[in-house]
Amino acid sequence: MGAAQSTQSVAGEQAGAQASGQTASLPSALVICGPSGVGKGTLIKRLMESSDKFGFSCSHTTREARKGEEHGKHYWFTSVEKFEAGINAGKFLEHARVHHHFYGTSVKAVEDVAAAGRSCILDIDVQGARQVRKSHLRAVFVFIAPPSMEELERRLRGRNTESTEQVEARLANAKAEIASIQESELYDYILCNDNLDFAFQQLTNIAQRALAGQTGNGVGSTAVTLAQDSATQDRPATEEEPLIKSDAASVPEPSPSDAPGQRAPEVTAEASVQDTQTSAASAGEAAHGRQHPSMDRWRGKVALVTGASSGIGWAVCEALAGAGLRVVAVARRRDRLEALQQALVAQGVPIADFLPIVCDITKEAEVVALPRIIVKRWPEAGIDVLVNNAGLGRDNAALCSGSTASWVEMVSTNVLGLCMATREAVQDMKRRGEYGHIINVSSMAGHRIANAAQGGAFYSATKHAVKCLTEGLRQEARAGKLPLRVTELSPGQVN
Ligand SMILES: Nc1nc2c(ncn2[C@@H]2O[C@H](COP(=O)(O)OP(=O)(O)O)[C@@H](O)[C@H]2O)c(=O)[nH]1
Ligand SMILES: Nc1ncnc2c1ncn2[C@@H]1O[C@H](COP(=O)(O)OP(=O)(O)O)[C@@H](O)[C@H]1O
Repeated sequence: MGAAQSTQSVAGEQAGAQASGQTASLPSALVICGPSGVGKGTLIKRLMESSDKFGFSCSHTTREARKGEEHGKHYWFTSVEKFEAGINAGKFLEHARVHHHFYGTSVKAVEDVAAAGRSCILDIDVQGARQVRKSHLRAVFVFIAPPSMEELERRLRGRNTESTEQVEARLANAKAEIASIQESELYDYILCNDNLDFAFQQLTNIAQRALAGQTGNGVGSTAVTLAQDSATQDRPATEEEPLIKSDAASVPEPSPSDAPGQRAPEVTAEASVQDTQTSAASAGEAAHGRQHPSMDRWRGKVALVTGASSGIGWAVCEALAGAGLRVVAVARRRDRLEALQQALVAQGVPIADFLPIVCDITKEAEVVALPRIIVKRWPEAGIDVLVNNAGLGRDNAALCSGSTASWVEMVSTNVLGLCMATREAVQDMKRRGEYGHIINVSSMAGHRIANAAQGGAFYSATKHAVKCLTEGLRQEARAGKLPLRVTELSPGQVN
């Protein structure tokens, strides 16, 4: 097995080199992955029918042909012995055992498509995708995700091509396959095949990009889950740790409730919402299982939430995802984002509708990268809703004796981070010609000076700034005739 595997990887490299030698001047190949029954074949068929620029890489398999499948068109059906001989002869670019059978892409299959001047489409499993990623074949990798496991099962059973045991095996494998979207740098895009027409439109756009020679939307390979752009990848590992000082280490992600010494009984009933409408309030209701009908028009829209790893930010993510929005959760701590993802999936949120991004909103390059990462996941989309929630309070901030570092940290996060995120979101909306909603999470401390005697004035000042910035944004938008909705939320203390 070990020998076979090393042969396989060497063969893969060689095959990739050969293939890339021939395809160097050709558009990128398109690698389509996803669990059995998700609709890969259906989407690929439509893509091939819509354009003659693609050619299907006909794989070898040791499984039985299904009714209607043609040898040499859908698969090269072969025996285990012949397949193993092919592996040993280095004939495969990649191969894997899937659902108890061998599947593999031969070098020749890829060469044949290239020789016809076409861009190659590979319908392969996750193991194969990993191998191709390591090969020299230039490719765009797309994972097709199901809207839910229930729907996947419905499609698999509805297709009526497998026995009950085969369906069970495919469903069991599906979980691990879906988990592979966590792998950094494996996929360039994740599509949710919920509505077939919409998924096809998205795939077509991606395919056009691939034909134009772009991989991964032109920004290189990034992880799709816990995505990072090059700017964040360059950051030293230590900076991925929370910047919260040890005195606040038990406090999770910065949030409005982090205000120093803010122990006054500011209950949420005190919270004020300054807005012409109450979308965010409705979202809050959804978090408690009461989905408000007025949220329907936001379904499918993209909401970016900063400070998403705890408290209000976490709850807002749950609420918005529960209401059918696609949620981009931004925070510094990877483990908390992973926990949020798990919580959302457990609540039935399609994994493809959630994009966690490790990002420090005080770092301009990371904030500027956010729209690029989002469009990579959802090519048609952009930021429709921005919830500027990240904010922190620091002890040691008294005006007579406090530390400059505390003040800088508060201004950087509560004010500058909010401004940079707002600017990038508005520019992204402008680019698409579609304006949405900016929601700034301020605090009751933005309406009065909270706990000044305990050094709370500076924090209050930053929240007063948020109030001022919210109104300023509203006036700027009105002057520029931008149909942008601007909201300020002022929660009291939350736990
Ligand atoms: N690694 C690899 N996987 C393949 C290849 N051809 C097909 N597969 C994958 O094998 C799995 C089973 O394919 P198939 O038997 O056609 O069943 P279906 O996906 O349920 O229609 C799917 O995940 C395919 O993407 C190949 O050449 N290499
Ligand atoms: N968006 C969709 N909504 C409903 N059914 C779908 C959708 N996409 C595909 N299907 C159906 O699901 C079944 C599985 O699709 P198929 O293309 O065979 O999946 P795969 O190639 O990924 O195994 C087929 O019966 C197909 O018609």
